[in-house]
Amino acid sequence: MSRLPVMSTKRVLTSSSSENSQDMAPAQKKMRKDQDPQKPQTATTIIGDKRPPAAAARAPLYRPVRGAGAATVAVAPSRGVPKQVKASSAPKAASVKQQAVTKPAGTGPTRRQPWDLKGKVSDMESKIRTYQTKIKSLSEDNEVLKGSLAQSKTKAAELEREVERQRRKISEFEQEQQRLYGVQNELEKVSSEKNVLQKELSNLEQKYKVNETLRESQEMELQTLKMKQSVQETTMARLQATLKETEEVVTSLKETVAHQKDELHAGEMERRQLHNTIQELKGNIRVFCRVRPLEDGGLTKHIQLAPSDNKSIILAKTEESHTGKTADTQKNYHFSFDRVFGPQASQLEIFDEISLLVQSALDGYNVCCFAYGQTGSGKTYTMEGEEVDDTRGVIPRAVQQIFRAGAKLQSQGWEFSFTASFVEIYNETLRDLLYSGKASKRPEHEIRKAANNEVTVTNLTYEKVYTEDQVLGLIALAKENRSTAQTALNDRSSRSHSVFQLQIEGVNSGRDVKCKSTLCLVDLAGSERMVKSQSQGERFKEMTSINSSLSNLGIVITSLANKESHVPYRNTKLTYLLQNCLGGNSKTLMFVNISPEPDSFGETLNSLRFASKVNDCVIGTASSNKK
Ligand SMILES: Nc1ncnc2c1ncn2[C@@H]1O[C@H](COP(=O)(O)OP(=O)(O)OP(=O)(O)O)[C@@H](O)[C@H]1O
Repeated sequence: MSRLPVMSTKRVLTSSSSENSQDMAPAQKKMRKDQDPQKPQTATTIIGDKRPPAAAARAPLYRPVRGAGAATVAVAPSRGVPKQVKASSAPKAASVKQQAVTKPAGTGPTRRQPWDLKGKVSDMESKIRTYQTKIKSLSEDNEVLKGSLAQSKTKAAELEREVERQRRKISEFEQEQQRLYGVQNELEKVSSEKNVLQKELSNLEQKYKVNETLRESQEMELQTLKMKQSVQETTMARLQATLKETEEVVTSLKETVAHQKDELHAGEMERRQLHNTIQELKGNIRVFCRVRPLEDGGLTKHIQLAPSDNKSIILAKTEESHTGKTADTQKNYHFSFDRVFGPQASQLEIFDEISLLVQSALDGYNVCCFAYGQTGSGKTYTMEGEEVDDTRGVIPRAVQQIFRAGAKLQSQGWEFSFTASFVEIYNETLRDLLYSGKASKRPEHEIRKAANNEVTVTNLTYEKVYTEDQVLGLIALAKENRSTAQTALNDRSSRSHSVFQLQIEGVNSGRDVKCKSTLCLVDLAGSERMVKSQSQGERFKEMTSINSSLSNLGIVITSLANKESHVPYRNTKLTYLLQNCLGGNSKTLMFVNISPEPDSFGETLNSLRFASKVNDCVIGTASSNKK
């Protein structure tokens, strides 16, 4: 028996080590069983990490990872080695096992006696050996762990590369995903566009259907139109043939028209000649007698008109027997004129007779028409008439005829221009009846005769007129001017002559023909003779003037009729003014107006005698003022 005491404490230590070793062994085993030491849990954790790649990327690469049931493994180099040694449980377990084998089972730690130095040394040596074994075992473990660490590092590097690769892949996937998002958006857009297009397509299809229907109907229409066109082409061909024929006809008609125009012109000239011949045959001075009706429209016994003829008038006067023993004697004065108009004759009938002379004026002959007779015998009524259509007198009717005939002759190439003047002669003084200025500035007038024998009046209004209405306006103005003077001097119009003149100029430029003439329409002053003893002052002067001009008118007409070398035109203003209208180159018509009242018998007789004298005159052949 050894005196060396057995140290119980060692046993405890060993036992605890053994226990630890025993405790550790199943854990170690479990770890080996559960875990492949070649595949550290960290790699699995990283690969299997469900965190998003970005979070995983942010995690520290060398973070300590706790394996299932294993000791903590620190891969950080600064803290690694001592902890690894402590953590490595496998070699430690092995050495504890060995120790347990060297000691008898069921024996506790032996305590050495203080004197048992040998035993203590032996224990110490045993301890040293145990430690050496432990160190060796730990070194081996360390080596294993180093290898494992190197493997782990390699694995970690691989894993990092893998992670990097996976990240790149993820980034690529993300890019792809983004691209796919874009594609998806694009797809959605395309899809909505597709919907729109589909709707449009559907609309277009409907439209197409409608158009198709329309096209079909139009095709039918086209067919109809083609048929019509064909018919029309046939008609056209026919019409063209007709047109050609018509053109030929038109050409020949144009020639005919030109020929007929020539003939028409020749006819017009011939008509003028014949017309003039008729007028000459009727006499270049003609006298018409017009009897004014009584107020009741009838006629007195002393004026007798032959019912069968309209050219003679008998003025009958019953003379009482001076002795009373014999029966009363009736003295008849017979007069005959170119026409005698009774009291019932209308203004139209009167004008019909002188319209031929008015036509002569348009043909280029000077025409003078004047009314002679005592005051109140109807001179103004005959020349001017009243404003109602039926009662219009010679002047407005002549103006109307001139303008209408002038317009008609335009078709034969004639262009006419007209100039109007209206003058009053009172007491041998001329007064412009178309004057419209201030009365105080009324100019004086003189009659002038130009080298070409044209008679003009100085300062007189010569108004260019273009329409009938314009002339009627001037006549109205003249009437107004006369009535103003009338108010100033009672009954003045009866004691003045009024002369309306219309100068006519015609040009047929195509045929180089011109004509110029004057139409004079004169309302003479009252022809009644006054008893000399009753005439005094102004009235006497007036009477003398009137008598002078009227008797001079007779003298001029007689001189012309007798073809005297000297015709005393200049004796009075009236004859001087009417010179060209009375001369050889003119046609003259005198109305002798008579009053039917018995007390006008004397004046009527005088008027008829004067007119009869004029009627006996034959003024030389008139020639048209052609150029
Ligand atoms: N043929 C006729 N038919 C109806 N009435 C007429 C006719 N002639 C004249 N008279 C009327 O007789 C009156 C006098 O006529 P008018 O004034 O024309 O005479 P006159 O000769 O011109 O007179 P004066 O010399 O004073 O101007 C007027 O009222 C007019 O209307």
